[in-house]
Amino acid sequence: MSITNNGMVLGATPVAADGPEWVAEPTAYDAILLAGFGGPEGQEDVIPFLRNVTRGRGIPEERLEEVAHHYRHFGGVSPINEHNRELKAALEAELARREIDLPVLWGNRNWEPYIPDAIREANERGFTKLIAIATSAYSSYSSCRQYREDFAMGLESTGLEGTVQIDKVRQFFDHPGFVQPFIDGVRDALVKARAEIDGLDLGSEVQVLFSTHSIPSTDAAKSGPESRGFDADGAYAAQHRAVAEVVMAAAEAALELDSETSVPWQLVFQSRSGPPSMPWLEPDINDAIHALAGGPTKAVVIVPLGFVSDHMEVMWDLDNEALESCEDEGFWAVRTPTPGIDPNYVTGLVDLVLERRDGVPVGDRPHVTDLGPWYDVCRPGCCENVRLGFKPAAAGVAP
Ligand SMILES: CC1=C(CCC(=O)O)c2cc3nc(cc4[nH]c(cc5[nH]c(cc1n2)c(C)c5CCC(=O)O)c(CCC(=O)O)c4C)C(CCC(=O)O)=C3C
Ligand SMILES: [Fe+2]
Repeated sequence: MSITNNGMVLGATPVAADGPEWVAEPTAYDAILLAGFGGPEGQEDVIPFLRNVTRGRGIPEERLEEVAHHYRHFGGVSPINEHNRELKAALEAELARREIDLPVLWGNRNWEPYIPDAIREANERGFTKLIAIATSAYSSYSSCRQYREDFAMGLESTGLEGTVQIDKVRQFFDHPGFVQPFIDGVRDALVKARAEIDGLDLGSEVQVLFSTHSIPSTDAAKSGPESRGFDADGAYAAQHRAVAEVVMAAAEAALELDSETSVPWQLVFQSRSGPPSMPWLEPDINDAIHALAGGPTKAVVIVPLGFVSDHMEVMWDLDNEALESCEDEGFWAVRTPTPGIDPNYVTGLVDLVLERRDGVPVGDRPHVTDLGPWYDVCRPGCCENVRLGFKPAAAGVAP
C-alpha cells in the first residue's frame, strides 16, 4: 500500500486530504462487500482465531484463556459467521425485491472467508468498484478504522490496489433502520416489565442499561475526527449516548407515558480485555448492576446497543454474566434483541448502499441524531490507534 504525492490513499475513492466529507456524485458500483468480524466454527479454530484477533495487542494470557473458555463452552463455535450468512442472504433477497443488480461478496477480518478472499473473488468476477458494509455501526478504531486498514491490506496482499476500489458506507449508528429494532426492543421490554411486576413505576423502578463494547480510553479519545471537538470519550461514547436518547424518547412515546415520566437509563460498557493498568471505558455493566442494589430499581432492561447480532459478546457477556448479576441482586431482567436480520435493518443497509451509488445529497440522508449523517469518507486521523501506530486505510483521506 502506498500513498500518492497528493495525499490520496490508493485503492480508496480519489479525494484530496481536504476533499469532501460526502460523495454527492453517483458511483457505478459492481458489488457490495459485506465485511464481518469472523469467528471460530469448531474447537480446533478457537486458538488460531484468538491469535488472529489479538496479534500484537498485549492482551494478557489469562484473558485469552478466559475468552477461549467462552467459545469452548459453545463447542468452539461462534454464531457470528452464520449470522453473516443470514445477513448476506437477507440483503440479496432485499436487493432482488427492489430489482437491484448488485452481488454481495462476504469477507471477514479474523476468520474464513477472509477479506482478501472476497477481494480476489471480486477481481475474478470482473468487479472493480466495491461498496463495503462493515457489520459495525459506531466510530472507533475497532469498529471503523480497523476494517478500513484491513481493506487496504487486502488490496495490497492481493496485488489489486489501483485495480479494485473499495469505498465504505457511512457509520450507521443513527440510521433509522439500525435504530428501529432497538426502539421496538425497549418498548416491548417495558411493556413486559409493566405487565409482570404489579404496580411498577416506570419513572423510578426500572433501569435501562445500554451496553456496548468497552474500548481503551486512548482509542475512545481518537474516535471520530478531531475537528468535531468531542469530550475525552470521543465520538464513540457521544454517538451511543445520542442514540440511547432517541431510543428512550421513542419507546416512551410508544408507551404513551405522561410527559412527566422518563424512564431512568445509563450507558454501560462490557467485554473489557486489556491489562488492568490500561484505562478502558467504564462503568462495566456488572458493576453498574451491583451499584443499583439497595435503591428503588426492581427491573433491569439490557439493551445491546453496540452490537448488530447475538454473537459471543452478547451470548456470554450479557446473556450469561450480566443477567446473572441481575439475578444475584434479585432484579427482574430482560435483554432486548440485536438488529440481526430485522427487515428495518436490512432495508436500511440497502438504502445506505443506494445513497452512495446514487450520490444522494447529504441533506436528504436519513439520520435520527444531530451527530449525523456521518461522513462517507473518513477524515484525516479519524479513529486512529495511537498504541499500534499509523497504517494506511482505504475509504478515507490520508493519513
Ligand atoms: C468496539 C468493538 C466491537 C464492536 C464493533 C464490532 O462489532 O466490530 C467488537 C466486536 C467484537 N469483538 C469480538 C471478539 C473479540 N474481541 C476481542 C478484543 C477486542 N475487541 C475490541 C473492541 C471491539 N470488539 C477491543 C478494543 C479489543 C482488544 C484488542 C484490540 O485492541 O483489538 C477479542 C480478544 C479477546 C478478548 O480480549 O476479548 C475477541 C475474541 C467479536 C466476535 C464475537 C464472536 O466471535 O461471536 C465481535 C463482533
Ligand atoms: Fe472485540
